This record gives sequence, structure tokens and C-alpha cells, in this order.
Amino acid sequence: MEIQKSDHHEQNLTSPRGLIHKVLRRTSSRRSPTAADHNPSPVFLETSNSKFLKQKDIDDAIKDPEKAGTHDNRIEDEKSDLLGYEICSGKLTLDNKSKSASGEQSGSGSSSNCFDARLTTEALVWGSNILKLEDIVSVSYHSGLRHFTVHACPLEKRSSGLSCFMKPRKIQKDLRFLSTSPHEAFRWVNGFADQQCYVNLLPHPMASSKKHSSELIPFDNMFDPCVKCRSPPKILVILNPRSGHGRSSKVFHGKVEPIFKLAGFKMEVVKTTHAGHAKSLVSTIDFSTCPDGIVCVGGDGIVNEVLNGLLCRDDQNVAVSVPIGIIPAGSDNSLVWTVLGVKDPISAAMSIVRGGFTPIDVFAVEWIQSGTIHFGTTVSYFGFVSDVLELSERYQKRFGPLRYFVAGFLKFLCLPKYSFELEYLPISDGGGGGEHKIVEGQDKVDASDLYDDVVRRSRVECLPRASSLSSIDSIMSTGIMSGGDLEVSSPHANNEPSELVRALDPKSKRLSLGRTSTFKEPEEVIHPQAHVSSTPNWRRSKSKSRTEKAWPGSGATNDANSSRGTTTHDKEDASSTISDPGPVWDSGPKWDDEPKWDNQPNWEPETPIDLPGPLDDIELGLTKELVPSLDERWTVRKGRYLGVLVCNHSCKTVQSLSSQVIAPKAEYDDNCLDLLLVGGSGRLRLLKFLVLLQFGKHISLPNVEYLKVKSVRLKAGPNTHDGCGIDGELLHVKGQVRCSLLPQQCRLIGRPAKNPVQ
Ligand SMILES: Nc1ncnc2c1ncn2[C@@H]1O[C@H](COP(=O)(O)OP(=O)(O)OP(=O)(O)O)[C@@H](O)[C@H]1O
Repeated sequence: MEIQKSDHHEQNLTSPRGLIHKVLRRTSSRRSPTAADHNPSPVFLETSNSKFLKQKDIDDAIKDPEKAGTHDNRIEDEKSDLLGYEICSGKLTLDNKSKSASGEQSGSGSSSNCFDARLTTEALVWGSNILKLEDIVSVSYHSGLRHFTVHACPLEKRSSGLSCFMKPRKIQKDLRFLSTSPHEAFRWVNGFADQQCYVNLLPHPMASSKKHSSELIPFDNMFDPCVKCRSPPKILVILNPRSGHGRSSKVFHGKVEPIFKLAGFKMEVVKTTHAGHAKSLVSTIDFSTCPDGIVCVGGDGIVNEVLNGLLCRDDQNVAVSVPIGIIPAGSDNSLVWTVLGVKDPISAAMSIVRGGFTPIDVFAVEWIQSGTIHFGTTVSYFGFVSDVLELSERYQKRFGPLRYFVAGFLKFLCLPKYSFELEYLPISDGGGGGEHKIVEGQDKVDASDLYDDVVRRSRVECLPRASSLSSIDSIMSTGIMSGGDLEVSSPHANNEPSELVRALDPKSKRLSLGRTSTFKEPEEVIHPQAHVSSTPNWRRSKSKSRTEKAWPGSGATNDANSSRGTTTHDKEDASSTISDPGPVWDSGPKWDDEPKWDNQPNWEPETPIDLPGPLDDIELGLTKELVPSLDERWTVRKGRYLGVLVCNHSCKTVQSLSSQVIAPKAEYDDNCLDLLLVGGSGRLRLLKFLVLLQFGKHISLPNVEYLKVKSVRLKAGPNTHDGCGIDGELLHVKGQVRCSLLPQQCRLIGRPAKNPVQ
């Protein structure tokens, strides 16, 4: 519980309360008035972050005074900055008239409710109670009065008898404090505002009523109530009323909207009326109506629609900078849980209120024949999972979210064989993150120009949506529930790269997690490819990567540049791979404030190959050509696969009882895709995969290959169903599709939680 109370009133050093007082005294004595007074901005907060120690330490101290005493010296030495720097301090009385202050907070007499209080850069502390600033929604304050109300959503233990079995949850609380004078109240409120808390500045009651109170100060004595409060965000909320089996409206209006209102948000709420509504709305919306972003309420499906709506706009330069907030209210919300570490609507709302942005990679699935593109942020999948997704549509009305289990079970019982032809472009080395070879001049490139081509294609209407699924977890869990006859599939199955590929492509060998497999070949490896590529003419772009940031050990990638400037292939390599730089996207965020490009090293190719660029770029003096590299070798595979999954992040799932993570090595901003090839066929093999997936052991299976790749091309085999799931949206593979990465082309509102609530 974040708001804590100790029964110990003595302020000795071994009591938790004493400990806190001691800590605060020390922070106070250490306080640099200059820092606190003149630089209380988030920058100050961040630069001081390393000094802030965990709330857990305080929790421990309060729970176990003896332990706290034992560790006193340690705390004295190491944790004296536990609560950051002090912003202001003084006496505060917790007003027991406050309707939501809990009984334990409110004593009977005013003296027992009067505390020494401090506001620090991390928390509000009164007596032995601590409320973290990150849990504060806003502060309401009537100018000229001596009270103010702190609206917060701290983590609280459940009050029921089963509380020890139930996880704590965030609950909204209002804490009304009375300070010693109106001036003091103003000082406190200003302190909150300095810490980026939104202040609902309400007029002096005398301004609207005849009310007189001892609290009021005479008008002539009133100071200028100029609270430096941040301006309230203006957002568009898109709510899928069907999400989470129709719970989403209740979740939004009951839990989230009140928080947004307290935080001063100005919002327009649109409820979708049909599938595709969010996409069409976002593709035409005037961004000036929602300058602070679009908040999606629902599952991963509605987020996917919004993303696609943004990326198919004519003004994609602007569109990609529009931040997306997510309130999880769907069947599953893998994206926000994996990236920001929140899975309940209140935590997500708090994350949005706190603000900040998290850039994430996006992937694009392109239908090569038609040029249609569909974007995603989580995972695209082919094979068993997409089949279940399709089948589940039939049971939507009857089974709701359980339809995935039903469909999965049925599909498991009559499991077909899936075969795919696929090619993938492994990242050049473990630290490369799939860096494209680039030449100088990058720093002036407007990154948004670099994927015009893709976005142009994406404007073509995507293939009709057949169904939706918010998570593949439900499907992935199905097999465990399934029993039945188990068919052992062909002993010939093996997903490991052939010895030839392994021998010739040491990188793919390294990247397949160093697993030595006894599993036999399931697929053919396509031998010498005479052609350079079947890739359509992507706009070749010299794109600056963020290697240094995401992949610190990426020197090897830079070294690989020495091989740039030639299209000649190593003869040996040509036997198992084809050379194609593949599609290239800009690798820098479009919206970053920082002059990122300036920090990048100059990558000067010795003999760069200049591919023809668009005229406007030439006129601008920009050279954005990609230089093919020997390292960029497509590995070609063909054979039976139960599933092919291309993940953009680790894909944690909200629903699973286990801590299921589909792609444990994937990061949402690592500039590469994680490819899982589940080789072979048959129920036994599938069941093993699904069971081990629950324990995060699936990648150790001999028929599972795990690779970090830049790009994947895939075509369903002759008798294989052509379903393709992208973030729960079902599409169909017609011919070949290519899955490629757009580094950091989306930004989520909020920052990853330090301590995700499980
Ligand atoms: N009003 C609507 N009626 C029907 N479908 C809708 C509506 N609004 C959005 N959709 C579609 O519903 C799909 C699922 O939405 P979302 O992921 O937000 O919810 P969910 O509860 O996780 O979904 P599901 O349980 O169906 O997987 C999306 O693909 C979206 O296109």
C-alpha cells in the first residue's frame, strides 16, 4: 500500500516512523535549496533519479521495525535520499471530513490529524504516510482558502478477508489537507505544480457566493493566485464498445474518465460503431482537435486500427508523431502490458496522466502482389494460430472471449498440416539490430520521407478484415486444455538451418540461440539463387540507425560497412542465401525532440552504390541510398511449420495465469523482428509447444527456431490455409507477404512502469 500508516508515534530511529523522519531530516539537511527552489522541473527529477530508492524499502521498514533497526546504518548511508529532494514542508492537517480519506487516515480529533508534512520530488509525506507523486492525479485548490485536495490512485490492499490472496489494486482516493494559512496552502499547491502535478485551480468561493468563513482571507489581502500549472491535455478517446465482451464502456466511464477529468483532460469520446470505424476516423481526423494524442479504449485490435489509420494518411509526417494512449479494456492487451507494464485500466490512465512518451517499433506486412500494407505493433502470425483466429469468429456471440479456447480446441482436434516457403534476412550480428548500411548526409534526412513508398502503398485499402483477436495467448493456451489422440508427425521434421546454411551463414547460426538440435530437417533449404531479389523496388534509403542507443555493442555492424559498395556475393554464401537489402525504412524517430541525427557517427562507404532517389531528395541535397552489404543475406526455407510468428516485442500476455512470453528476447525498440519458426506438424508437437510456452521454455524445443531478423517473406504452401493474423486482425495471404520493420514509428503515451503491478 502506498499510503502507509504506522502505529508507532515515537520518532525514534528504529521505528519506521522514526526512520522516515530521519530520512527526511537527512534529505532536508542535504537539500540544496538552489536545486529544489530553482530547478524543480522534471529534469531535476530525472537527474536525481539514481538517488531515489525503492518505495519497497520504506514498506519493509514500516512492516518490520526491527529489521529497519538492523539495517539502520545501511539506510543512513545509502538511502538518505529515499524520497528525493524536499520541495516544501510544514504542518498539514488531514481533514477527516474528506469523503474518501479512509478511516485509518482520519483521527477523531484535529490534533491527531495534524502532521509534520513534506513534499519532496518523489512523494508527499505526512506523519508516517507516504503518497508517491506518481500516484497523484491532480490537486484541487480554491484560491484564497487554506485547504487543498490531493486526488490520488495509490495501490491498496483489498479490504476483504481474502486480501492476503488478492493482489493489491489501484484505488482512487481524495485527501483533503488543511494548512496553517492560505499563504501556506498556496505554497503547497505551487509545490505540487512545480512537480508537474495538474492543479485544478478553482476561483475563490467569495467570487461566486456570499459565503464567509474563517478560512477565507480578506479580498484586499489576497495574493495573486498564480499557480504555474501545466496546461491540460486535449485528446481524442476512441472506445470500442464491444471490447472485453462489452465491458469497455463501463471501464472507461466508471474508472478512467473520472481520472482524466480530475487531471484536467479535455476529451472528445467517440464510440466505434463497426469494425474499421476507428481506422477511417483517424485517417481523416483533424489533428488540431486532439493535439495531445489519441487514446484507445479496448483491446489490441482497436490500437491496430488507429495505427493503420495514422499510417495511411497523406500527412504521415505529422501522423506518426501523434501519440497513442491505451486503456486496456479488451480481451487482451499485450502491447501496453509488455511495453509499459500496465494491465489494469486505472494504472493505464495514471500512466497517461503522468505523460511522457515511449517510442516503439512498428512492423509492416506487405502483400507483395497488390502492394497492400497492414501495420502492426505486436505480432504477425501464420499457421495454427491464425487458423484458430479465423475459426473463433464463428463462436464470437456464443462464447465471447472463450471462443478462442473453443476454436483452439476444435482446431487442435482436426489439425491440418501447414507448409510455408519463407525467406528471412537475419540481422547482421548480435549487436546490429538489423542495421542498414548507410552513407553520409543522413543527419539532414527528414526521416518521414524515407517510407513514403510504404505509406503510399498502405493507402490502398487493405484486404477485408474477416475477424479479430486481441491476443494469441488464448489460442496458445488451448492445446493445454486439449487432449485426444496425439499424432506423432513425420520424423523428418527439423527446423534447424541445414548444416549447409549453418556452415555458410555463421550469423544465422549464432542467432538461432546456439541450440544444437537433433531434430531433423522439416524443410528444404533452397539452393543457389541466381537472382538478386524478388523484392519490388523499394525506395532505397540511406537511413541512420539508432544502433548506438539500442545495441551498444554494434561495432561489428559498422565494421560490416567495409563490405558495402559491392553486390558481388561470396560464392559459398550464394548457395544458401540471396542478396537483397530488403525494404528499408527510416530508422529514426520522427518526433524526437533531440537532434538525434547530430550524434550519429559518419558512416562513409568506400564505394557506395547510389540507387536512384526521388527528385525532391536530390534537390534537397540528400543522399538516402541504401548500400547493399554482404551481410544482408536472405535465408530461404521451405517446409512444414505449425506456426510462423514474427514478433515486434516479447508479447507478454495479460490473460495467462503463467507469465507467458512468446518472444523472450524481443524488445519493442530494438530495431529488429523476432522470428519464431515452430517446425513440423502433428498434435503432439503442437501440444509440447503450447505447454512449454506457458513456462517460457518453448524456445528450447528442438523444432523451434528463434531468430532475430530484419525482414521476413512468406508464402503459404499449396494446401495450407492462407490466414494471417496481425495484432489480432485476421487477413489473408494472397501470394507472398513481406514483414519488415519501421523503427520507432509509433509512440505510446506513458513511460514503462518502474514496478509493474502484476
Ligand atoms: N463497434 C464495433 N463493432 C464491432 N467490431 C468492432 C467495433 N469497433 C471495433 N471493432 C473491431 O473489434 C475488433 C476487436 O477489438 P479490440 O481488440 O479492441 O477488442 P477485444 O475485446 O480485445 O476484441 P476481441 O475480444 O474481439 O478480440 C477490432 O478489430 C475492431 O476492428
